[in-house]
Amino acid sequence: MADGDWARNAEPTDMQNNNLLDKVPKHIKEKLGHSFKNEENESENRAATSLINKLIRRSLVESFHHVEVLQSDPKSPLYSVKTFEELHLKPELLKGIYSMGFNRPSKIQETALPMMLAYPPQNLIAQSQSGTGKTAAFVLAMLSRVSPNKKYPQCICLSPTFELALQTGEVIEQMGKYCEGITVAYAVRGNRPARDCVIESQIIIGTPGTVMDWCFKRRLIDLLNICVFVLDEADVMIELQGHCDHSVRVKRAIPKTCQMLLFSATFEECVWGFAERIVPDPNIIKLKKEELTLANIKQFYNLCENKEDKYRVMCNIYGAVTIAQAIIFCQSRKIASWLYHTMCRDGHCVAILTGELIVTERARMIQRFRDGEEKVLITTNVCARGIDIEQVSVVINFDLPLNADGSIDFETYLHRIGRTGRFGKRGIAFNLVEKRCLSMMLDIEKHFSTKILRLNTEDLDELEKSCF
Ligand SMILES: Nc1ncnc2c1ncn2[C@@H]1O[C@H](COP(=O)(O)OP(=O)(O)OP(=O)(O)O)[C@@H](O)[C@H]1O
Repeated sequence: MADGDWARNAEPTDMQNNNLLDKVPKHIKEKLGHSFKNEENESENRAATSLINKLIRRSLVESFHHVEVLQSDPKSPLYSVKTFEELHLKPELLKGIYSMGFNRPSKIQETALPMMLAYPPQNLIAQSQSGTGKTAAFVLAMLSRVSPNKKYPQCICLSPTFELALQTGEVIEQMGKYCEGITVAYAVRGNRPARDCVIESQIIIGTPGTVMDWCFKRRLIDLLNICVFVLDEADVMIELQGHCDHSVRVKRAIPKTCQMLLFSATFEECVWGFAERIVPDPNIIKLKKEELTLANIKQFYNLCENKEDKYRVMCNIYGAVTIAQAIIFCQSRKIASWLYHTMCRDGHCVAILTGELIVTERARMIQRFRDGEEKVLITTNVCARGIDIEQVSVVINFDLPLNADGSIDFETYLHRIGRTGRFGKRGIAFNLVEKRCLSMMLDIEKHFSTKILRLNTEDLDELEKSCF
């Protein structure tokens, strides 16, 4: 099936649906619990909810047989001609990859890995769409480069947030579980090794401030033998003053010969310039502008009067949204907190994750959501990037992401909606838009040359026609 056709095709019959359901892995079905039963919806706005319900159920079901199709479509970012074996990875890494259920590399993995593993080591600045396996690519590079017998830091990977650093660390541990002797140290807030300790782990993953602290203030890390330096979500690391200063300071203290790897789904032109200045002689993998949109995510918007009206619309679609798992993005901690308390007051079971929580709470919240304990997570841009939770099939922008000057933040929009539709799965994004912000929706459509359908609850027949 060609990209974009999925939502227009006829609704599968019950029998087809049941056959497709067989393909949904058991662990996902368990996490989603009741959601696959064909229940009548109890919500007030039954017609709208039932349509959204259909859409979400369909996207969930189709997700699990779509990846194979995409991996053989040359136009897809998941396409590859090579196998993992042909990428000359160590046998213990191949074992790790296959144990994670990967069959074939994605385009970014197939292209970037030979560059990253070449001798002499080459620098790389790489861009690829959200959820296409960039993390796995640079994790494989780090695991391939370290010497397990040498008990000192050899790779540093910087992430913009606490949650992302933990997640990347887990990927390193999972992928490297057959590589004996390799360990990971987490340089994140709340983790305080003893004062006289010297880090022996070969791979350090952390946020820029804490890594800097460990290197220069607490002198826990010897930077002399660092041979790979990764900046994940590199554009935001460069753009955010604090992150940039800390990252550059660490980078200056590591050997000049160290391999530098910069990854992100988005790089604004001004960021490319800076990236190329700090990374000597890099290989570059860059997306064309038209490749930036996420074809597997169906986008909608709903016009609302104000915050209260947005809340009403949200409650209307809530029943459908909790078929799977959903992330709701708010522009500020204040709105996130208001939404959380209002939803709890009205009896909804939701989680909240914002930067003001203490780190143990943040770690607990994201884990609970990952485990499916809560189906809905209310958050801010702190979870906009990198967070990878397979069963998230809906993203709701309670507020559109804005820059400090009030203009639309296109990059964050793309990262936020990219929390769904991971690795070729289907996803749905809803934007709740105040009338005065309608022009921003049109700006997004134009910027990404994409179509965002109005979820007009007054004319559902029309909407249904355009969706299926
Ligand atoms: N070759 C592969 N085969 C199957 N699944 C894969 C493969 N590579 C990665 N994945 C899975 O795809 C999902 C997305 O991968 P990953 O998080 O690396 O994407 P990303 O490009 O870093 O995304 P983002 O831009 O959001 O940070 C993960 O769940 C990962 O386990």
